[in-house]
Amino acid sequence: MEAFALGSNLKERPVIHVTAALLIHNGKVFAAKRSSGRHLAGYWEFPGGKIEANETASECLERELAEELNLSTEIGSFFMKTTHDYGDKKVVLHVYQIASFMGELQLVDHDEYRWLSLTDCTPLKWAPADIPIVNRLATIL
Ligand SMILES: Nc1nc2c([nH]c(=O)n2[C@H]2C[C@H](O)[C@@H](COP(=O)(O)OP(=O)(O)OP(=O)(O)O)O2)c(=O)[nH]1
Repeated sequence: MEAFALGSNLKERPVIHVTAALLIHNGKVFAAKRSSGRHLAGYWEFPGGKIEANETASECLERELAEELNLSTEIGSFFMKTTHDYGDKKVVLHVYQIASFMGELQLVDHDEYRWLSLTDCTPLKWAPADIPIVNRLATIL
């Protein structure tokens, strides 16, 4: 009976590996608001997306920034990794700085975007996995 109760709590939850980009321009970092109908709708995040099979994190970011923002990018250095358990899934965020970017920015997937100074970041409703990233932005902004 005890064993059954323990076993029934061991739910299989997917672990999703996701990339996120720190695009910085004039001392401000780019963030976007997730659109309605998606997981974490209305929360602010750094652009990126799920790493597909046979894709490196850098390849994923390059692809996602082209798809989501219409930007050509050169991926820079690794910044940090954060993990958050959303209950139904666990997200591992691989965060990179963007060395350079070009193109005319277009929002494809998000409701809104902003270029944020450190103080602009504080009041926003961030995706929970992003909070450790925001807390470490002072090292690069
Ligand atoms: N892209 C991105 N996703 C994040 C961040 N923080 C965070 O918790 N997530 C979560 C939200 C989603 O559950 C998951 C990424 O999903 P996504 O919907 O952006 O990825 P995707 O574009 O590849 O997915 P899809 O909608 O095409 O299926 O990671 C973040 O800063 N950036």
